[in-house]
Amino acid sequence: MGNVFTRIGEQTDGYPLFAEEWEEKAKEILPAGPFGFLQSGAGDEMTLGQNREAFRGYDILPRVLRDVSDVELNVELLGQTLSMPVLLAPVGYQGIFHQEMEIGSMKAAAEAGIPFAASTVTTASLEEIATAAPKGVKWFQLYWSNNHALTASMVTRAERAGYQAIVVTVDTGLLGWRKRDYRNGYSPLKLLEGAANYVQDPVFREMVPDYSEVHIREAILESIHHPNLTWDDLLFLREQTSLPIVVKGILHPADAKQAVDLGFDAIVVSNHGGRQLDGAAASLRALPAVVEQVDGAVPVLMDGGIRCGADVFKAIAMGADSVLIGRPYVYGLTVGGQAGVRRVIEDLRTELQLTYALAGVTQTKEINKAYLLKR
Ligand SMILES: Cc1cc2nc3c(=O)[nH]c(=O)nc-3n(C[C@H](O)[C@H](O)[C@H](O)COP(=O)(O)O)c2cc1C
Ligand SMILES: CCCCCCC(=O)C(=O)O
Repeated sequence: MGNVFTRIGEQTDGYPLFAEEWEEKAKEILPAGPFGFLQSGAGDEMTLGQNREAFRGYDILPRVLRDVSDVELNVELLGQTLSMPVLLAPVGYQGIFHQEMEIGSMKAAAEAGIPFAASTVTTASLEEIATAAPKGVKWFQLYWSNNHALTASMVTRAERAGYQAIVVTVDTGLLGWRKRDYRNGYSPLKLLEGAANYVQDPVFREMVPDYSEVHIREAILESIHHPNLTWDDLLFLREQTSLPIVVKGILHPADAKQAVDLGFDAIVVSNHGGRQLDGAAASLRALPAVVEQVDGAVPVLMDGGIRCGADVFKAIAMGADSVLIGRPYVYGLTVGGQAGVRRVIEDLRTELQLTYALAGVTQTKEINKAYLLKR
């Protein structure tokens, strides 16, 4: 707890402190197109709003007079030790937010001892990201390709580059109806900012022999849209790798059951940050039924709307083993590159440490539903 106490009386150095301030600062920096892409949700943004609202539906019910002088945030997840139960979620196209791209985020995560999940549609290639922080814990998020050979090739590359898990995202068969991107006439999917993993892939090269920008873009779009994907296809993925496979984008307990029954290794309860199906349940609200269904068979993670230490605590109390943050760290990247991401992570850590202590717990495994009061 030392570092927490030493900050008393310190003055902020000009970096934002509140999640909203990071967002405002990012808005000042970015053109309307990239900012809208980052901040917005699908449709009328009901799910985006509900992801935050759900946290307001619960209060923490703290316990007192327990010795909390030694708070331990470490958790074990899929064979790795995390310095706290927080991961950086896969967010594509980071080059549109800052020139350090995913490299800045990866390095900040590695310094902090938490995993970075690299998207399929990164600006830096998966190999460049891995080389930037060889000791960091890294997961590779896979966007399914309609071409099985391309999917297999990306997984093999990730394995070779030292990634420790594959995250397959299953809520993006088609892109959500992103009204703000439409209004701005902007989408990075139409640019080459997310093309690195494709253009460096030997299978993709065969698919686009002339290598013109137009054909690269078309091939990526065609490859990434996969409305015909089913659980049977995912079994193909299971055969491709011995790495743990994390299924991201589950809300329904029946799908969670399917993932467990088919031998997948972890689940992320997620609605893609409210960017896909508008009207879908808030992740926090969907979480308990999934946790009940899974019943400890595999770790259950969640993301969507986590903005502060209390949010992390509430998600864990509802049964999450760890949480992921998306937009908050990308606002940090936009404002200050690696240093900005580092600040977002470390402020969250400070807050989380205090939240544990003031709620009367010293370890993540002590947190349960009894620490929450429904409003
Ligand atoms: C700009 C942006 C790009 C994203 N790109 C991806 C992606 O490439 N792959 C993926 O699985 N999820 C992607 N996501 C979803 C995040 O992984 C995560 O589920 C979501 O951001 C969590 O919600 P939060 O932003 O409220 O923390 C993206 C989210 C944002 C905001
Ligand atoms: C068909 C899905 C493409 C998604 C691209 C990036 C992403 O996940 C997001 O914008 O959200």
